[in-house]
Amino acid sequence: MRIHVVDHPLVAHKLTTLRDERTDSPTFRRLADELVTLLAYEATRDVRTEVVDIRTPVAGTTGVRLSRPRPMVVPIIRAGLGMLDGMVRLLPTAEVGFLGMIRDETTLRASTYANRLPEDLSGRQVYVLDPMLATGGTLVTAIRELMRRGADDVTAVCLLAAPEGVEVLERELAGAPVTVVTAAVDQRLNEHGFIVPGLGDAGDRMYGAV
Ligand SMILES: O=P(O)(O)OC[C@H]1O[C@H](OP(=O)(O)OP(=O)(O)O)[C@H](O)[C@@H]1O
Ligand SMILES: O=c1cc[nH]c(=O)[nH]1
Ligand SMILES: [Mg+2]
Repeated sequence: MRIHVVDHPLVAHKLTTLRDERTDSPTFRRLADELVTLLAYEATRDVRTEVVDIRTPVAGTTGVRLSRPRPMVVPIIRAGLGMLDGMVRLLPTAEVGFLGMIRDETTLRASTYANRLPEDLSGRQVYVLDPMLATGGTLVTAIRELMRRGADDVTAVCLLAAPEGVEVLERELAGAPVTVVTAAVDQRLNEHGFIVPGLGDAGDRMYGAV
């Protein structure tokens, strides 16, 4: 597994406001959207392309376009939904599949309550969207499911990661073609499995505590 921490002043600026407890939901959603577009730029660096011949009004030339099959984007509901628009802005032709997952607040174990993915993901590049990589349980489960269906290249785009979660992914997905792109790796997890300093509960901050 590879991890790429995006080091850019605009990313750091937006992340700081996102973390701030005074940031309200509409602003949080807007910033998450903007941040994802910046992360997506890095996350799609290895998106598969093919060479094409075209004509400009002046001359013939060669260029590139995204190759088939189209990339797949998979937001992890709820909080990952807040990253979807920002991602497909850069990849407008991507297909979108959905996974609904929730982490038990006591055991911190992740479970899946919704799954709307193509049965066959053979040969597909997949971009998983989940703002928080905390214990890593959610992403390990999600990525295993994508690979079980044949995905051969998975990039997880996360706003924040904890070192503990990165370690779990490295161990559980050792040798797998997986990349994590994130704005920061924070200090640690607290006793409730929250990232410190983090930004709190991403889903609650986007959509309210339900
Ligand atoms: O790395 P982990 O320890 O598995 O935790 C990360 C998960 O926790 C949060 O989801 P949550 O269960 O709060 O659901 P929500 O998005 O509906 O709020 C977050 O959005 C991630 O999906
Ligand atoms: O800090 C955390 C950890 C898991 N999920 C969140 O939304 N925030
Ligand atoms: Mg939540």
